[in-house]
Amino acid sequence: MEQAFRFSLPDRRVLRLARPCRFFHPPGSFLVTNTAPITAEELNRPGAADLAARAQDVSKVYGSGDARVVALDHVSVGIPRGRFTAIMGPSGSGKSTLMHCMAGLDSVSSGQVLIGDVELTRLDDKRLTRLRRDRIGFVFQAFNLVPTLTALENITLPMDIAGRKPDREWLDTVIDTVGLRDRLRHRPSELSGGQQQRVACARALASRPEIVFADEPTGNLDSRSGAEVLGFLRSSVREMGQTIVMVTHDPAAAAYSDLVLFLSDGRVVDQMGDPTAEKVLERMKGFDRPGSDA
Ligand SMILES: Nc1ncnc2c1ncn2[C@@H]1O[C@H](COP(=O)(O)OP(=O)(O)OP(=O)(O)O)[C@@H](O)[C@H]1O
Repeated sequence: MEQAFRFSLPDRRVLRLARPCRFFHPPGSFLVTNTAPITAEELNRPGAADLAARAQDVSKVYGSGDARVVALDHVSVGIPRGRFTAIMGPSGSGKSTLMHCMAGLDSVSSGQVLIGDVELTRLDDKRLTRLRRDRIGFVFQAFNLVPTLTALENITLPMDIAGRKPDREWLDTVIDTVGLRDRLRHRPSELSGGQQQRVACARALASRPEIVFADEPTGNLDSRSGAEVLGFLRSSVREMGQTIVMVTHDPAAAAYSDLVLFLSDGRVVDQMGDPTAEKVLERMKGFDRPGSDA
């Protein structure tokens, strides 16, 4: 087992991790969509190729008998490529479950999940791990940086572990976009929370993943640092064409997105393009009243 958590870095140092790398096997949240909840038929049409990820008629049921919980109830949703999508909804509405299923971190009870054209629900564990490593980026509420490595080493770690050389030009673009050029030799303890999260964002983007799942990325940050990180995520979408899905409880954070997907009781109940914090807050108030989902 121990062998699995030891990695040789390019300079021959050996990194030992107490646990598996969480940025490959993360718990988190998000996803998203076009303008209205997408039907399984629409998801299958030829033009659906501009979707970075899709859930088709996905249900997820936990437990059985009296303990049975339907966390996702026949969800069909597409995540448009090159857009910033936020997922919101009341506690227990299924946001994390949807993200875990979309990112291949949890199995579905029925239905299909695709990243690009690859159906995750058909892959064995080994292929699924490789797909997550090579095609998906993750950002978590806890930054999950390796404390003994510098900012730059943290950013390139997933590629070092995968034995891939970073694309120098792209790496420079990412580093400049997150504004970390003069902090690359610092260790995480020498960086502010906002800077650490920007390192984590750069790590997620450095390998040019098809999609980034961000799980409450500003949950541990003060509002100013949170705004920096959200501004960076948004510019990575606008300027670099990245696809990002973010789960958040914060209407101000959702306002940075292009599109908000609302979940309630395991179903997609609404969506909002060009969101503002006020409009999102107003929509969320509707969920406080029983029976006011739709
Ligand atoms: N492992 C599990 N076993 C049993 N029930 C679960 C499990 N995980 C989630 N659930 C249930 O599934 C439903 C959806 O949970 P989920 O965590 O996806 O909601 P959420 O919208 O992310 O909530 P929050 O905003 O509080 O994080 C809830 O009723 C939850 O209790």
